[in-house]
Amino acid sequence: MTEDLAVNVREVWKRLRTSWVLRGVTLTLSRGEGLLVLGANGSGKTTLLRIIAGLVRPTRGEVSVLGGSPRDPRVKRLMGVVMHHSLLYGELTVRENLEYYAKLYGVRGYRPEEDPVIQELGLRKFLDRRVEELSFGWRRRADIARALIHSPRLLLIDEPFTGLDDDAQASLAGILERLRREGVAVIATSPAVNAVKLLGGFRVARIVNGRLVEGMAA
Ligand SMILES: Nc1ncnc2c1ncn2[C@@H]1O[C@H](COP(=O)(O)OP(=O)(O)OP(=O)(O)O)[C@@H](O)[C@H]1O
Repeated sequence: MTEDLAVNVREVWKRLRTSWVLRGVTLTLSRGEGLLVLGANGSGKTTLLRIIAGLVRPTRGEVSVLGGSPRDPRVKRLMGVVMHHSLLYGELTVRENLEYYAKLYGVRGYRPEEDPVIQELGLRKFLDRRVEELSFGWRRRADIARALIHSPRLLLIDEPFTGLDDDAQASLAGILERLRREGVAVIATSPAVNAVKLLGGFRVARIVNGRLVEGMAA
């Protein structure tokens, strides 16, 4: 497999119970590239992200991330993953959560006040609030900051814009574009086509009948 590819998915098929959710998905992504995966509810976007994140095994086919297996802990260390479920601890404050994850990832001297993502998402005013007290959109923002704490080289983010207000959508889109320009590979999903406008610098693909079709015409 090619080492300089951030993501290399080859002929991946996935059966869940009795149905085939993915049918021969092939996809490559280089460092510094962004891909927006569109698809109707239930089309398989989350399943594809889980497979790339190494959280689910493909039934058939191969996946390589940054030259290795996505299930290898050394590769996992290089990924940032934001799925539907929050990985934050509700009874801890945002600051306590971020400091905990920074320590877990071996990030030294992490200070939330100096984290540009905290600034850009407007999270500073919520740093000392318990996560369980935050609204969905603010908890989601905190989860995104959590996923970026260790400067991942690949970011996988499931439905980043769902449930966020217009300002948060715009600042998140700015962060994703900035990360991409800095060399991070980013895969985001969306059930709504308006995400294309937010992520102008991203390639666009769509899952249709289990197949990944590149381009807006899909
Ligand atoms: N663990 C599972 N067992 C059986 N079927 C599953 C499982 N997880 C997902 N599915 C089915 O696989 C299909 C794809 O689900 P997936 O969550 O990947 O879609 P999605 O495109 O992310 O949907 P949404 O936009 O609603 O989040 C759906 O039909 C779903 O019901």
